[in-house]
Amino acid sequence: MAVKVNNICFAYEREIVLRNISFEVEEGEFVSLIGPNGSGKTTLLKILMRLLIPKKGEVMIFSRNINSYSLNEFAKIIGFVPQDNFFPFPYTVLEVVLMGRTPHLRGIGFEKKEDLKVAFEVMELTNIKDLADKPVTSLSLGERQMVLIARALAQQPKVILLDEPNAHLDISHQIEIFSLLKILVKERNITVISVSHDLNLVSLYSDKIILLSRGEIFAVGKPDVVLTEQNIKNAYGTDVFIDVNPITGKPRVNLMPDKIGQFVDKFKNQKGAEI
Ligand SMILES: Nc1ncnc2c1ncn2[C@@H]1O[C@H](COP(=O)(O)OP(=O)(O)OP(=O)(O)O)[C@@H](O)[C@H]1O
Repeated sequence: MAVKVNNICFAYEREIVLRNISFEVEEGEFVSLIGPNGSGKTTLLKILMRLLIPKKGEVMIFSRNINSYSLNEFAKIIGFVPQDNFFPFPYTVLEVVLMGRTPHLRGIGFEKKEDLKVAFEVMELTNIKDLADKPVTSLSLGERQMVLIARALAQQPKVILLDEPNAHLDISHQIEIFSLLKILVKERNITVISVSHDLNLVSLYSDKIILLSRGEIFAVGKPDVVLTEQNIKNAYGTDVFIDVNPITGKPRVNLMPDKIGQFVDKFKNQKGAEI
């Protein structure tokens, strides 16, 4: 088992943000965390990253409590791609990617040939090799996102946590990055836990989906178990129409603005009505 979350509860102040959260993630699984704004997804990732301490419960990574790892051990196991890709200093792309090698550096901490090799390999994988000498502050939001993903990959972690990795990416880069993550899962047995609002992307790539609603797990399972019209209606308060993508065989979530929803309801109720 790569990750085991046992009965986590968390509150920033008085209001409880996460309540009795328990789930398991197998090694080499691609898991997506979904849920409405404010449902607690980022908070949960931050707890897994040890950036926040739960009021109750525990997190086990590879059968060890996360608090039992030294900082260096932990950084070799877990990579994090945060939601915010603001860079305060104009480091070059290569410098930022090399920061991911920090837990692997020995002695006085200068990079070795091996570190540069890994940095160039992950820049190649994320298609940012041509940007290596550019300052990160001069990049587009999508390019910065790729740099953060490359930095996390440079850590060579066993588990990667990503907070909305597709937020600033165009559709081609979204597919590119999710496909890359899927390849890492399959070929290198890396475990991915990714927060995303794009339900169709999540449907295509996830082995398992965890749906959070108001700080609790509302549903968990394979895409066709979690992505149902009823679950989405109950968790998000929104009507969707879900069918099966004829090419991939995965659930396809179709948004339905109110008027279309009313129209479909009317149509369903008036069989034979002329349109
Ligand atoms: N630093 C903080 N201090 C106090 N409350 C916070 C803090 N960060 C988040 N919250 C609150 O905790 C709740 C969960 O927030 P969180 O960011 O985990 O949700 P989320 O599901 O990731 O949302 P989104 O989809 O909008 O990114 C929200 O009500 C939010 O206002």
